[in-house]
Amino acid sequence: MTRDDLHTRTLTDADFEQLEAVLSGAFLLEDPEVWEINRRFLEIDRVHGVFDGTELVGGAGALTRSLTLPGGWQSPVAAVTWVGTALGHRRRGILSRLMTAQLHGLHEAGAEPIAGLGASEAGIYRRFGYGVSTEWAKTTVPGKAPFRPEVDLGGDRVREVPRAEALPLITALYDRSAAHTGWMSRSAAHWEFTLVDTQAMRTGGASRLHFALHPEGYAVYRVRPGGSISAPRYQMSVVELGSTSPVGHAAVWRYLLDVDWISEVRYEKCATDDPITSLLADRRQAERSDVDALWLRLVDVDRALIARRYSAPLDVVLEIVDPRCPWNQGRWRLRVDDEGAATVTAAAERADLTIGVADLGAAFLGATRLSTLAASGLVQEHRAGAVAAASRSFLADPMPYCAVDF
Ligand SMILES: CC(=O)SCCNC(=O)CCNC(=O)[C@H](O)C(C)(C)COP(=O)(O)OP(=O)(O)OC[C@H]1O[C@@H](n2cnc3c(N)ncnc32)[C@H](O)[C@@H]1OP(=O)(O)O
Repeated sequence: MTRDDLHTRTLTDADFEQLEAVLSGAFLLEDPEVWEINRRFLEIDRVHGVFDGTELVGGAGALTRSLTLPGGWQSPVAAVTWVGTALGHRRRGILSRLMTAQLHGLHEAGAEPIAGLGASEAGIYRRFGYGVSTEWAKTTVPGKAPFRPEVDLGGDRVREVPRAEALPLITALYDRSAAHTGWMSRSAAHWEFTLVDTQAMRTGGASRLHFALHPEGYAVYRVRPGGSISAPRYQMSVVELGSTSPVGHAAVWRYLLDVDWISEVRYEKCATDDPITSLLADRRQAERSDVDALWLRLVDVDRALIARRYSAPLDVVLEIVDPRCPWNQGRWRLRVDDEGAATVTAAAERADLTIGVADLGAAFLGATRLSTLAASGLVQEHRAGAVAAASRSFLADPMPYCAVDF
């Protein structure tokens, strides 16, 4: 077959088996239980597929989600998921076709003004206009690590709860954080996807998922055996830890750290400003390394930039570089009033700043500073003071955080 046999369309239920075969191969993941969940998790009519003749050779899904933006407003976001190209069809432009179809489709339909994803590899998505808008601090803390003596753990107990009982409590606690910038909505199937617990995941004696509940917090975790009978050294991996109060947060961490036999607690999706470091008596006991979490793409810059609130008044002309989405390319005047509300109009004036759309996506939630991007040469300033003013205005507090993977 030649390249000319390739064509792209959205899928239907009839394509599901082919999609499962392509993506199981692409993700090197042969687990039918996961695909049972994916039937509910994926919105099949929002999955684009590339066909080589009649053979599906690549797919990319979009989920209908809401994302909390600075100011507490929620925006629809297309949560891009399960992107893969069949083994044997790699580096022939399949992913490029999928990304183009998705972005153009969103724009033409006037659908979500922003798209988001979690990247399997950090080198892939910048070329498609995605930038890193939130990070996780992969954190490891030794078991039994003491807190500062004055840390308030409240009077409520943390208890282990069976999965079925825990799920509605966890989802309710999670939804109570919906005002936090970076919070993303999840469907029931999305919770199943996040808390997937198939037999294949319990290899090497790994436990089932445990659910630890506090009235103001929760943790989902798994333990893996290690050490010996006389010196057990189990490892705990936290899938998710959420809370609605500082006391709940501290109580849940304390509970996890105090489980006997645990040599260390690891939490990959830890917020970069998680209080654990300052709860510990010795902050160096928390080992952390930052990793990219939510990558954001402004599909329509004019609709996206007015959807959030800003931290300071601003009047700036942005030259936006976006060759993949030409409707964004060019100069836009962004004006922010005293209340932090924005207007965006196409501009004829000289630009104050030049910025690529991926870097605008990185700065959009207010976690990545425009001044930092400028220092790395990713934003060019044409009027003195424009970077500082825009950087201040884009900042968000508290630190944006997205716990969701997809
Ligand atoms: C949101 C998510 O689902 S993230 C998960 C992404 N999927 C996976 O990691 C599953 C395994 N990998 C795959 O299925 C494929 O290798 C994919 C999807 C990453 C790439 O698909 P391909 O069809 O081979 O990509 P395609 O040929 O369209 O390449 C487009 C561009 O991306 C680049 N690229 C592709 N894969 C990678 C990579 N892993 N790292 C860096 N660059 C990459 C190509 O070099 C090309 O660059 P160019 O525009 O400068 O020419």
